[in-house]
Amino acid sequence: MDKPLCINRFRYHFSITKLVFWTCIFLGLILLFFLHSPHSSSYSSQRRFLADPDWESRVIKSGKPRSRSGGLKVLVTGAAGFVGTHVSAALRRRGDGVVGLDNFNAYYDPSLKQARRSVLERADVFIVDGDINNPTLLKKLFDLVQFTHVMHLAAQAGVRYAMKNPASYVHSNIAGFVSLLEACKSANPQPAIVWASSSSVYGLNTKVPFSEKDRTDQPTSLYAATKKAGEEIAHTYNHIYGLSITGLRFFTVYGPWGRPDMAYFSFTKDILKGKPITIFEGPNHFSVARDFTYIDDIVKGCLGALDTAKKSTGSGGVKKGPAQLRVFNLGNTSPVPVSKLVSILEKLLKVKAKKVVLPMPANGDVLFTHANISLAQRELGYKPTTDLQTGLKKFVRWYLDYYTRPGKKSNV
Ligand SMILES: O=C(O)[C@H]1O[C@H](OP(=O)(O)OP(=O)(O)OC[C@H]2O[C@@H](n3ccc(=O)[nH]c3=O)[C@H](O)[C@@H]2O)[C@H](O)[C@@H](O)[C@@H]1O
Repeated sequence: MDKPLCINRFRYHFSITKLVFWTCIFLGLILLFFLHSPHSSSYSSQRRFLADPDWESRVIKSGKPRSRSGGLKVLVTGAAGFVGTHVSAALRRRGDGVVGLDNFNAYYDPSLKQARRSVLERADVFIVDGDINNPTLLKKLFDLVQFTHVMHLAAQAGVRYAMKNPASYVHSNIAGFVSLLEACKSANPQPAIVWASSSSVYGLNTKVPFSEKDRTDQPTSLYAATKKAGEEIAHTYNHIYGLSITGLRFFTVYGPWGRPDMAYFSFTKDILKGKPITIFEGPNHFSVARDFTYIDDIVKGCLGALDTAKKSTGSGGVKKGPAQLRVFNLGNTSPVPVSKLVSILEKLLKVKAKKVVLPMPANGDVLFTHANISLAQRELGYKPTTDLQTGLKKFVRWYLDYYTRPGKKSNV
């Protein structure tokens, strides 16, 4: 009788130990997930910054224009992003006050974002580590600096990734945009807003070149749908609260400090590694083409939009009169087939690409983009001057320097 009881006790203790063990593992995993989730890390960094007495003075200093009279005071969201870094640096160079805001999420290599942050720190631009979805943080920033303008570039980018992580597009491009507009509408004075829409809103439109008057009600990706929703949301906040809002439809922007998820960047990386690259083609071997636009041209367009933006008309959240509402194409007016992009890269890198040509899957891509820029030319003085060959040469020079610099983790 003794023996089975002993065995039963042993089994009982063993299963309790097992239960405790697996509960600990489970709780540990939940804790790890929480600590590493982008929201919690940006939340804790926001708390850290808010508790830091230097934080406020750094924001105030960064937001101050160099000259006492004139000069914009701009909040740049997505400042550690590709376009955000270039626009922030250009504004600071000409003497405007610039405060950056970025959540440093891990959509692509965050170390590239940190490197861009270092570039901006050297240019005297402070980037706040925080999320546009945090109303307390936004209010604090508007209390510290009376921003005249907001350059809103924070977004979940990428056309094809929307199939993998749809929620991130809704979170950043819709909820985040509304959160930012709420802060702008309540600010006193209300800033004028310039924000990044996308050429992808043209979707299945076949009328070329794409003009702002063409239809944009047939998006082919969730990404495009969220940008189109942003344009409608902009209309609402302009209509109800008198916010001055300008949307810029960027056409496949490329250049130094670019985004690793984009084709020109990932092709460069894979060609140098000797890895195959996939080139999508349309039905009947249709060559997929993009109106690739060089970053310096886009920056000029952004500055033109900020400089021509009229003031918002509301105050204390109440509209006082009609306000400006605009949308512009910022493209290059010169579409180039993706196969040509690859052959330019091959020449610049002096390496033959291992090309795999595949029919374009149903991934949200459109077959071609082509901007009509006459409206931006007329209203913003926008005039792109960089062709793809010249722009890619500058990109490749940056890429080789950045990824082979001593002390830099190699990407090549
Ligand atoms: O202009 C825009 O509105 C959009 O431009 C780019 O989107 P996309 O034009 O798709 O740029 P890439 O991802 O660099 O793709 C460029 C071209 O290369 C093609 N591609 C891409 C990847 C690949 O492996 N193979 C390939 O052939 C795509 O089909 C596309 O035609 C950006 O990623 C979007 O965030 C932006 O809003």
